[in-house]
Amino acid sequence: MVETLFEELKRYVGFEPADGLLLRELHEVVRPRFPAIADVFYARILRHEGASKALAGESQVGQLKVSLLTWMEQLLSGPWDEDYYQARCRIGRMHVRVALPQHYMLGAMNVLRQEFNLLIAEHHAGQPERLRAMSFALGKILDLDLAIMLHTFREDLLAQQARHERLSTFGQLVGSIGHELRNPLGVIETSLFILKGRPLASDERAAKHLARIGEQVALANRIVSDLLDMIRDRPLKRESLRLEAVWKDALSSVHAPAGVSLRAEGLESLPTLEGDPGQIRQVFVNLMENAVQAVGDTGSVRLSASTEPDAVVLVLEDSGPGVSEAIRRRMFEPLITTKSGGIGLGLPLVKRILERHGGSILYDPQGGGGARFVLRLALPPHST
Ligand code: HEM
Repeated sequence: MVETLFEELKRYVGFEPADGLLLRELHEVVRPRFPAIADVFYARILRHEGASKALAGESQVGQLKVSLLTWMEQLLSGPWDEDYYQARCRIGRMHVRVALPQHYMLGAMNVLRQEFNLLIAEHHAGQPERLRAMSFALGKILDLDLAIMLHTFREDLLAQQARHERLSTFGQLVGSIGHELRNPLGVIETSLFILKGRPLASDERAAKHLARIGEQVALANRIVSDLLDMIRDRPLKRESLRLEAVWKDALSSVHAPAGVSLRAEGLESLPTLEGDPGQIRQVFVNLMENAVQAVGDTGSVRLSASTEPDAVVLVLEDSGPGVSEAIRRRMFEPLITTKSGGIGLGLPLVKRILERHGGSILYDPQGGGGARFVLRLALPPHST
């Protein structure tokens, strides 16, 4: 049978069944001290300015301590099988997802090593052989856990690299294909305009098909523009920006079914911002088009606006199915799409435009089911 990665790692650190027995024995001894160890563990992280940044605040620590208790429980009681390995991989990926710098892992693991070793020494004082055997078994399982963490990190890094390579080739291709497509699309548009003025257009079916060609050419033009915008940043105009006017303008080019309501609240009382109205309009159009498509024939899309001391906050919510967990992590990356008619450039472009305005966007569902985006745009200094 083929050796799994976990078996290979166990062989590498020399983890034997005897080590498992020693760990289970250690488990009995140190179990009552797990909460105290978890306290030391998170106190160390919180004391360090870099490591503590990975936490969402002290409020998260309570929950994490509970997770660490379970982690310690499994660490010392096993079984150290494939399920153990998979569970550890999930924790590793979770750390990767919160962009935890991996160099903090070694220090964190060492805190655990030290705390456990202190307890081993306390319990086996006068039994040097036993003390050493237990400490070695502990060292092996902690090394295994570290190896798994580093492995998940490397996996993620390789996947990112592959994505970047894909994107750089993509960028070069897009530049030339985009330009080449502009001309034929322009010719089709002109010919269509001429055909629409001919008697042919009075034939109902022909007129329907002409309209359909027009829609599809417009769609193709949009895709080409998005592609070209993605690879070269259009210069940013800095003008005074009234979001209410930009929203209304954007609304005029979004086609929603009659059963879908598009509403905005609070835009009228926002202060004037600075930015590029054309590009912010595109932000609204892209987001609204996604929302309208997600909602289907009936539902709602709602934008609500508020002001914070240094920024305007816009929340766009829809009554669609929301974005799946699997897509959320990468939804702002190019070429990630769930739509049959899209190529996954709408959201990356939105993000890029907002960031170039010193703003941001995040996906922040609040259990309501539908999609929910939170956008921030900085207020110019004089408007506060
Ligand atoms: C090597 C030692 C570490 C162990 C054994 C460990 C263990 C864990 C466990 C068991 C979870 C919960 C997974 C779940 O909910 O299923 C977790 C999540 C987390 N850990 Fe660690 N951790 C370690 C190091 C660190 C360090 C050094 C930091 C920060 C500097 C950190 C920050 C976090 C955060 C922020 C989460 C929550 C992720 C989320 O829920 O989105 N961890 N960790």
